[in-house]
Amino acid sequence: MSVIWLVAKAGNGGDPAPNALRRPHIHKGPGYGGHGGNVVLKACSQIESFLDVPEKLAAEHGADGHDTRRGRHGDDYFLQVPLGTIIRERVYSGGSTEEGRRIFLPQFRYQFLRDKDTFLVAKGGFGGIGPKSFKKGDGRRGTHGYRARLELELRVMNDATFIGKPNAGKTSLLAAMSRAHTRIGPEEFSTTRPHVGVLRFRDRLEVRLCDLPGLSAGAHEDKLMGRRILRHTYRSRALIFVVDVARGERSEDDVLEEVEMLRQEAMLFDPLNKEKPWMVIGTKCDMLHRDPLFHLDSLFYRLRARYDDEIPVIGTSARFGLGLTRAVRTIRQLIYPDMLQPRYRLGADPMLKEYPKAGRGESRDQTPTHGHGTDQAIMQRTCGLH
Ligand SMILES: Nc1nc2c(ncn2[C@@H]2O[C@H](COP(=O)(O)OP(=O)(O)OP(=O)(O)O)[C@@H](O)[C@H]2O)c(=O)[nH]1
Ligand SMILES: [Mg+2]
Repeated sequence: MSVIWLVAKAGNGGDPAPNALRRPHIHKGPGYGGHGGNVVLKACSQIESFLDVPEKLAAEHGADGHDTRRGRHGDDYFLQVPLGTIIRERVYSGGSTEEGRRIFLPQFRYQFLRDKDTFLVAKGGFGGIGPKSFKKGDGRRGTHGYRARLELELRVMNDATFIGKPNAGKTSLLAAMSRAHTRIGPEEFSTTRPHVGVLRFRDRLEVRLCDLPGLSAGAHEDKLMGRRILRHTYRSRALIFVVDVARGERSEDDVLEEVEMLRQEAMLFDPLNKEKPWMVIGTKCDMLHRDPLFHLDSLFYRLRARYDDEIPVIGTSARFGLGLTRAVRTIRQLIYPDMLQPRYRLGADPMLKEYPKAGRGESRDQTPTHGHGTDQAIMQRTCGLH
């Protein structure tokens, strides 16, 4: 459900009291109608889907005026939507179908790229003004609030997307790498909508990984909802193709062909995907009786022969946590190629414990190294130089 249609109706302005009179010291005017509430959409990073969005959003109407009191303004209606939402308004095109139904065409309005961003989709009506404020003596009734037919499309904010056939182990991989946890099952299509997991590095860099439902051949023609899945690659900066190298029930299919098919589908859907850096992650490497390492090796060498620049191929096992650190580092390298890698501090050297502690009478020069040795001392110890 990445595209939804809904109607946003702002509140109408309230009517004025019949004898409301403007005076210089009463700025807002006595007995005027209150303004109608607006309908406002707001981006929220903690929401991930349109599941809770109602079909109709209606803000409160402004209340009518009373003798000397202005009518109450209607409350605004705030709807929180996920980050990455695109707002389009469906505008009447002037034509109609053969059956007589009017044709509405979507027009772009706004897209949410930052957290807590807001956008006013329907403005509330103005409150009415009493007749005595006008020379002619005619009043102004409250105006109607705007009614907008909206189309919301979600293109999830992410840095890299997992693309793979159903049951390739994408969700397990994401769950093993990050805290995202959703349904993992032996049956195909256990994932039905995109989920995002965040990798947080020591240097406060964040990489958002998106797990998608499985893709199959013909996805760019919307086979098995392929286009609705691939649209989430729009904002990703790198593509990660996930293949099951243990080849469960597809032992006769070639791994390289599977990777090529997935990449082809992504490129046919959106030519921009051709420019994005990509890598391959082989999953289920723990099932050694199915020769996963052979498939992984052949994939690596054949990809290297086919593409000049080296495509990273990494074997992992989500079940046993193998190869995950390497996969995470490669993903980071793929997205931020020019950034420095975080350097891990040298831990205490186990050899240090074996050195005798310096006695009281001994001079300091005789102790080989102190608790946290200098770089040179560590080099000397680790390289055996004394
Ligand atoms: N042995 C082994 N099995 C795994 C591994 N990773 C995933 N599986 C199994 O593979 C099956 C599918 O895993 P999922 O993570 O749901 O696969 P998926 O690609 O998300 O599948 P869909 O969402 O249906 O497209 C599950 O039964 C997992 O237990 C692994 O590293 N080793
Ligand atoms: Mg899944």
